[in-house]
Amino acid sequence: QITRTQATPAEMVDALHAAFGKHPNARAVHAKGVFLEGTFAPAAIAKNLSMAPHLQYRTLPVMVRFSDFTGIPDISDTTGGSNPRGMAIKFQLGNGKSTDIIAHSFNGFPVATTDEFREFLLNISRSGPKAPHPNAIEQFLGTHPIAKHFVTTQKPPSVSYGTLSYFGVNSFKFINSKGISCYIRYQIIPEAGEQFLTAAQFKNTGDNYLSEEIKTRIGAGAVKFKLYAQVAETGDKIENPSIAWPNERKRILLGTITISRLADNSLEADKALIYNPGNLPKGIEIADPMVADRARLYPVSVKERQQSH
Ligand code: HEM
Repeated sequence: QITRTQATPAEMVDALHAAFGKHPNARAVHAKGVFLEGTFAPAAIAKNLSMAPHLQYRTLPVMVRFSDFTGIPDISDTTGGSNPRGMAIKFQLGNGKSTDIIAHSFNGFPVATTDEFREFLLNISRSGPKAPHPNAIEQFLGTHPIAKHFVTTQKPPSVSYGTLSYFGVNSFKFINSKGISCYIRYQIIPEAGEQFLTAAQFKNTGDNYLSEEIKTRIGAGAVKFKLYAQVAETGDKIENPSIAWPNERKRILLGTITISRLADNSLEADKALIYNPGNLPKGIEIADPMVADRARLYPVSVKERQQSH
């Protein structure tokens, strides 16, 4: 897939390091996380939209990783900067094949393109505590209202990783067995509903409250999410993840994610766990150039963290 992006994959990963530091064994972003296992049961209607194998009849195993924003592996879950939270899902298709969905807890992205995201990150890196105001990122936000909206309207701290909605943000093309296609964006909605901490509850939370809470929650019973495809209508921006599609757009249920067990959260298992938004089966195609870029640059971070000691 051809994009007009100027930055190379290595430059994008370096921009993340410039903003968040380079930390051994860690993902360049969404470094702090916890992974769990479960299943995905497709809804009957899902196969009408796409011929992708996980959207047909069978229930499949999934690997889910919840995470905090930034590349800082020990960031406190209570810090505003740890938003948006991430949710990555790997559907095990059998025969060693898989497909991934990578989402976060904000319906949108601060900028429209990969190059602008690099600019955003480099401006963060130039805005240390000693920089005079307005510093580089404050100036950037002053001229980029969508990025400002992203930074200033994140959700309050949630009760759990399991009580947040997550959004795929970038667009994909779904193609069914008759060759009929549509453009979609993923929405992942918790069955428990979105739940946020009260001020009093928030005071009693610790730096790792989200990973601790999900371990306890899973011990008491499965955590479920509904996976939806929001379907674009004519005029909706396919190639611009900074503009959310209207809420009135049709949402088609793709299936239910049931998370039932904590996985082996060892360093080895973490190094081996790789998500990539370009890991797609027949029936789903990249529709947004940012995904083509992400598909090329995630492996740079993977290689770095797999080779670090
Ligand atoms: C140009 C834009 C983007 C860049 C440069 C970028 C970069 C990265 C990199 C380098 C990683 C680490 C990969 C690894 O080491 O395994 C990562 C992980 C992640 N990204 Fe992005 N990303 C972008 C857009 C997005 C978007 C739009 C979302 C949300 C919809 C997102 C959500 C995540 C999440 C949740 C993870 C953690 C995956 C995991 O748990 O392993 N990213 N990203």
